[in-house]
Amino acid sequence: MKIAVIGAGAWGTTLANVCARKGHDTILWSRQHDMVSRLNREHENSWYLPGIALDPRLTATTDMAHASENAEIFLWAVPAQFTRQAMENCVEHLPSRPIIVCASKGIELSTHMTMSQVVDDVLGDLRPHYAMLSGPSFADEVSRDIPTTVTLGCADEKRGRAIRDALSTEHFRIYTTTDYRGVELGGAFKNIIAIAAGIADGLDFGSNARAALITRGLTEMSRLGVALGARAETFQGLSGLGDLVLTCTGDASRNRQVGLQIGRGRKLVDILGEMRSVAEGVKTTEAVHSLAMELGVDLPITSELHQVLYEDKSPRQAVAELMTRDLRDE
Ligand SMILES: NC(=O)C1=CN([C@@H]2O[C@H](COP(=O)(O)OP(=O)(O)OC[C@H]3O[C@@H](n4cnc5c(N)ncnc54)[C@H](O)[C@@H]3O)[C@@H](O)[C@H]2O)C=CC1
Ligand SMILES: O=C(CO)COP(=O)(O)O
Repeated sequence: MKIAVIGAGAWGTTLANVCARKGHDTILWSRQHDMVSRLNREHENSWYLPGIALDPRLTATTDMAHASENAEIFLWAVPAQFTRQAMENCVEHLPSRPIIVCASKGIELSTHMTMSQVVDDVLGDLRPHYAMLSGPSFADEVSRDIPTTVTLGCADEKRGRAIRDALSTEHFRIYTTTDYRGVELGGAFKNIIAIAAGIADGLDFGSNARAALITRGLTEMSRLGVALGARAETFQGLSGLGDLVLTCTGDASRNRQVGLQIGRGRKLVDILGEMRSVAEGVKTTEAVHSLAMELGVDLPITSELHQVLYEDKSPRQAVAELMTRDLRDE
């Protein structure tokens, strides 16, 4: 099977490597010429995934027409805020009814759209088959064959299972659900809570506070998701609770790292200025905050985090306000 992977960051490179090692004819698209030539020459993505030897059968290109030619699956791993732009640039090269498997975890800030809605908006005329791949999966660990389990959400059950079978390996196990909306919202929302949990740890609040944020964060995730048409039980699975636990506790999470540094007193602008990789939760917090206001959904942790990130509220003040809200039933 020919698979085109769009986006050669840590995650796109990792997924492409999984596919190539499984024996698929895999091509990785990047907009960066220097990276593509180094990747083809050295079989390593030393900028985003240093130290990981890539399968020599994996090739990279900057030519979207070449990447798309005869591809049966398009795996998208461009950061959420750039997904629309990258899709618009390649729409002319896509076949009719392409299979688009999105692996980006975020919500578009300018429109408040989820990734499936962006796909529909840009590629609607091609009548794409959409699936979302998400779950607890640090790129570096997947690349080192650490056992990993994720969820693939696809409205078409049969097609979802076929994609699952094509992408699963003995180290990368994929479960399926038809609730793609729940899968994409869980993946986007967990990044918000990972920043919040990082802040709590940066303030040295310890285990009780972290557990509280994970649990109440899951409630917020589920509340927003159900308001947007997802099924509540999806958030109990790998793409919800699973990824929430991973990124709230694992120091490899960029979102958690942003939070840790804010908790230790650094400014967001300085932290982001030093990062070479994307921390999706920063923009997704803003998008979800607006979305929640439009929908009238109460998301207290998200709202406080929004004030910390964008209104210079002190993290300690934000925590104090969360702790002194009206008491209520769980
Ligand atoms: N790194 C990880 O462990 C995982 C990441 N993800 C998700 O995958 C998505 C991508 O993340 P990473 O690969 O980690 O990001 P990264 O920060 O490692 O790389 C970003 C990639 O996007 C490319 N890019 C940036 N702007 C672009 C544009 N306008 N057009 C085309 N390409 C552009 C960059 O050149 C780079 O190749 C994110 O939504 C992330 O949440 C999902 C699961 C695991
Ligand atoms: O989504 C991820 C793992 O599942 C990666 O998390 P970060 O983007 O916070 O690094």
